[in-house]
Amino acid sequence: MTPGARLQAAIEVLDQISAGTPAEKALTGWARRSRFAGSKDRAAVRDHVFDALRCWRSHAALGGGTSGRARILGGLRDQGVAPETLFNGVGHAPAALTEAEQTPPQAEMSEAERLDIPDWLWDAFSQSLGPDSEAAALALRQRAPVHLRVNLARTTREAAQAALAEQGIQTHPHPAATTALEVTEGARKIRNCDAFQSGLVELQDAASQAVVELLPLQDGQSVLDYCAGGGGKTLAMAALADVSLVAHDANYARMTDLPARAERAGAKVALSNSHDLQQHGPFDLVLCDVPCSGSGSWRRAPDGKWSLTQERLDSIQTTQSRILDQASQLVAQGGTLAYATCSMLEAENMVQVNRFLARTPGWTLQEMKSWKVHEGHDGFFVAVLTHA
Ligand SMILES: C[S@@+](CC[C@H](N)C(=O)[O-])C[C@H]1O[C@@H](n2cnc3c(N)ncnc32)[C@H](O)[C@@H]1O
Repeated sequence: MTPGARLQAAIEVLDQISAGTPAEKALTGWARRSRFAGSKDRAAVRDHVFDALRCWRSHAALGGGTSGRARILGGLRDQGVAPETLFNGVGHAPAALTEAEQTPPQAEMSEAERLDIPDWLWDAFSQSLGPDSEAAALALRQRAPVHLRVNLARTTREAAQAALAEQGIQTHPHPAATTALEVTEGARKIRNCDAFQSGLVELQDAASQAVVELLPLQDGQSVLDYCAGGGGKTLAMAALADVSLVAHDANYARMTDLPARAERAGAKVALSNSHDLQQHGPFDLVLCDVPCSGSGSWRRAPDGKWSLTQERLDSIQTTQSRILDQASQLVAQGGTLAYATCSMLEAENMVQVNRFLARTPGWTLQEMKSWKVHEGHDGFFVAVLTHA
């Protein structure tokens, strides 16, 4: 496909997304209908679509409308690319610019529009991030870097780098965590490379790894990953200490791939449903990587930025409090409760922790840390609490 034809495909996918089709479904549907498209074409169309989703408001404003065509036009203007070089109607490229489209809109954007944050959220976002608001919002408009976690139970960071380089994947150490590598070349080869297939490395954001590194893990502990999901943090914990690990998720099906991933990584993890959880405990350490707005990882899942509503955020916060209350009861006397989110909103972070401390006697905050999305990884928060 020509560069113009890829843009036209992205325009069509964006129109479906605007009409209510989820982004992944719209992309898969396009790929099925477009057998002529090779893997590079599919990757390029996906990149265009996700770039537009990250910058949904500002690109619409720059393109003078809310159609897929206007958003792609706005995106080219944002990148400083002359739109008429690609909107030329040649082959399958978008039709040439109309007279109206040739003049960029003159209206000034509001701050939230320019920074691609929903209006209703702007106050909470800027109050949570203070002087970092603009940098964080701008980072959310960019593509996320690709990070790997080196499985230290199997190899060293240097040896993993060498194994990856042999297969054309270049990396450098990421400062956020001793296990983290940033991929600088060859990211699309990762899932098929030997180092990944044999469990030497896993795909995981550096801040996610840093959260696990901050936990007071020690050999011999019993550990519960209360919101394990696919098990990213479960496996990161298994690699750092010789612990007895139980993974739980309210949606048991989310852990479907965990046994295979654990086997690849050489880790032992028992899965538990909510009903049987009590009999595995109490635990020396319980990690609650709770469901959240995802605001720290919106550049990976940008549709989440636009589908979040105040009602949804309120409901997420209720779930977070309930998880803290339930999970804290599974911690052994003298044990540790860790509360983590991939959010940068105070309402989901310190506010939740302070409310838990106020309503639950016996707990003390030992440590808390946040990672900001403009520091080269996802935005994350963790609070480590101990029980007297
Ligand atoms: C942020 S994700 C976990 C990601 C995972 N820890 C990782 O590192 O890959 C949050 C998970 O919490 C689960 N969840 C939602 N409500 C829950 C609840 N009340 N109790 C336990 N898990 C819950 C969701 O199904 C989801 O898989």
